[in-house]
Amino acid sequence: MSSTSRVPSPVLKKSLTMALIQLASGSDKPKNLSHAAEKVREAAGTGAKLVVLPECFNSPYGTNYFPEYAETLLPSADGEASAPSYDALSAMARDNKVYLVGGSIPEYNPGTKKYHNTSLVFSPEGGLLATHRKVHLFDIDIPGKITFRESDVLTAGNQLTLVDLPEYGKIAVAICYDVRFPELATIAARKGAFALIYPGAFNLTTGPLHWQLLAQARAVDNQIYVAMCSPARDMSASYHAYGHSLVVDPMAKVVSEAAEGEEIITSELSSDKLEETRRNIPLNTQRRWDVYPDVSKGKVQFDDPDLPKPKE
Ligand SMILES: NC(=O)CC(=O)C(=O)O
Repeated sequence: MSSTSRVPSPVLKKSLTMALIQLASGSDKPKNLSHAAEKVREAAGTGAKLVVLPECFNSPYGTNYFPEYAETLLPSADGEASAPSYDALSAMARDNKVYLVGGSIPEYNPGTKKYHNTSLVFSPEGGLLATHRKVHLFDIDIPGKITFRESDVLTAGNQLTLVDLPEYGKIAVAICYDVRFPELATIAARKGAFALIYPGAFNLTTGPLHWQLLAQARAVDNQIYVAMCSPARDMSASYHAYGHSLVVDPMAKVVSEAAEGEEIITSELSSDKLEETRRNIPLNTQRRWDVYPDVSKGKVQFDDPDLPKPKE
């Protein structure tokens, strides 16, 4: 028996070239920012209109680094916000006339005295379109392999993030470990997102097993594009990022993939592929809401009032 209620299809109004920058970053923040600016210019030069940077692109990745590199996106009670990465990302978007998913940066909120792992999304005019704080913190313990506890320092965000790119449609932005939670992806897809964008930094234990698998799983379940953008691997750093930034299409085919080093990969996202996938495998008219509930119909938070807003 088919359900009669249809889930809206994701809308991609016209083809979109997306570039993922698998950036090599180090411990020098100003250098990381100017290097990112160079690479965004290079990515825009390929014709990309949506450019993505990796998780923690302006700092090394590790709980000990978050406080040292954190920026205040919200002004403190007695003064201004100090956010060189916000200003640099805004300029990269504006100077190159691209939508920019600015990877993520460690954020300090002076009001709550809490740290977050935060992604900022900018318009081609350089305006802030959205802020996503990592909702699921990376706390794992695989004995003898990797122990990581973001929650020792960070506080999780409280909202799902959909961003409207007016000429193209909606994307969802989340960060790394968020990809392991299918509900977030499914809700975003059912709210009309045509792509899920995850700045991320898997490692050499979980990366080979799960990175591509999770991207393909989120794509095949939701019949939308999935992009995962990693830092380049640096074996002299304390955290060894997996690399292999990739884009998966709505049929779950890997359409573009980086190796381990610094690299820019580009992909063409097409509405034809979205429509063809949904026509050929019509999951959206076959769901059984009489047997199980629609996760997107419960209470979903999209508007955490505590999030940084665009600077005046
Ligand atoms: N770094 C992360 O947030 C996630 C990760 O490495 C994993 O899930 O594995």
